[in-house]
Amino acid sequence: MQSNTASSPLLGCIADDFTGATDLANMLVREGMRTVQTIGVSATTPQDVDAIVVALKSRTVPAAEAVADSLAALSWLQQQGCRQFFFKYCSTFDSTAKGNIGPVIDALLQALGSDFTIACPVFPETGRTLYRGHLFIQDQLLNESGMQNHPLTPMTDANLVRVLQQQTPSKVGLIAYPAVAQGSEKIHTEIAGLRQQGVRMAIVDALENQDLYAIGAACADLSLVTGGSGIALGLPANFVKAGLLQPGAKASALPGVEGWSVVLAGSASKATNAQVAAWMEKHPAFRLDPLALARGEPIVAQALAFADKHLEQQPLLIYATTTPEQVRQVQAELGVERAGQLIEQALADIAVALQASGVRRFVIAGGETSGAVVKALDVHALRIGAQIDPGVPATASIATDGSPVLALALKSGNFGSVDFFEKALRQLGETRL
Ligand SMILES: Nc1ncnc2c1ncn2[C@@H]1O[C@H](COP(=O)(O)OP(=O)(O)O)[C@@H](O)[C@H]1O
Ligand SMILES: O=C(O)[C@@H](O)C(=O)COP(=O)(O)O
Repeated sequence: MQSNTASSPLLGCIADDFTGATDLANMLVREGMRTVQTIGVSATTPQDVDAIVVALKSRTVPAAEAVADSLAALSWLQQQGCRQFFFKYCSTFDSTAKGNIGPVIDALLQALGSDFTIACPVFPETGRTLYRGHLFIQDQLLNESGMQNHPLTPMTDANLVRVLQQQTPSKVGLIAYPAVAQGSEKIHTEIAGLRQQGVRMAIVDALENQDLYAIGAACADLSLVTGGSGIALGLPANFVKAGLLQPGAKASALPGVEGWSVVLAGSASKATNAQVAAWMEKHPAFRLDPLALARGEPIVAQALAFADKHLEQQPLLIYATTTPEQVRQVQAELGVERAGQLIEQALADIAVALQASGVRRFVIAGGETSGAVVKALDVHALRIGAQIDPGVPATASIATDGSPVLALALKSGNFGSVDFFEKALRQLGETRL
């Protein structure tokens, strides 16, 4: 196994949701950094790692809470000896009206005594590109991509300079594509210029992975880098160049698990809707009705009875996924927060009961959903394995106090091919598909 030449981890990362954290960890593993993801700040010190990703559930909480959680994570990562820090948010820049991207960046900069960072959500492999400050999802502007209908963080403006500026009193700038295309030296010069103008955070355009490598190289001396997972591609090379990391490592192998398999879907994204539909053509599935949950009907018990009937024969899906129109109807009746929480809690309760029944492979769709389920399963840390689809690696829980190892795939709502659920279960070791 490859090792870094420093005795402590090099890169300390804070991710604002759980699937985002595994997405970032996937990139770091691909670029040769042994990576462990902890669920919140860990009580134990991860061993044999080059990068640590602390997964928070801070994307949609009140801004003050997101700031406090992020600062606690930073302080713990500093104690672990990390030398550079990374704040990971969504490649679709998911935020609420009050943040939390701007307030968290401000707080991290202040805690690190730093005056500048970049903000770059670009992830070309999943179609997220940024031009003149405008975020595109494939061929569409962010606000026409379906993200305007997100249940918790509707994104109605594709101009990220404007979106970020609304979240912070700090001056927001832009490093536009013509400069980025000239490579890392030019980007470095732009950063110096913006710093002189008092800009504290700059949105950075990028269209391809090679732009991300150039931006990464230009950020070698920043204490804090922020963005989607794509921008992390360029950071490991800086440690190699500094003689702190040996190049050419392979993703670590994950332990095998024995047990049943389920898919839990709490995302209402376009991609998850298509994946749920594809799964239902061939395999059993149980739909959670949020209104019935709200009426106090025994939906969780019904889902478990359904699971009980199928688990021994084949994997099954339990889902709340539905169309934007139906999500809006449910939210109008229950309120956005209550609807989300009811479903997240139901899926978390179901996961705990299924684990007790012998389920060891979980594919979970949705960032908030993954956060709720993984916390309920009492998973504290994940070792990151090979990529299943862009943005989603296979992972295995790092077992403490004799608890069983779980094989997990935490899928961002937007990610994955149409047959992702089957593909992920196979990669986690399920042979009955
Ligand atoms: N049918 C539904 N009605 C209302 N809210 C829903 C429904 N299905 C899912 N949700 C909620 O929508 C949110 C989706 O967020 P998340 O899990 O992060 O998915 P994504 O990764 O697509 O953003 C969750 O809080 C979930 O509980
Ligand atoms: O950067 C991304 O797109 C993902 O890693 C991510 O954070 C997605 O969030 P969810 O769609 O809420 O899972």
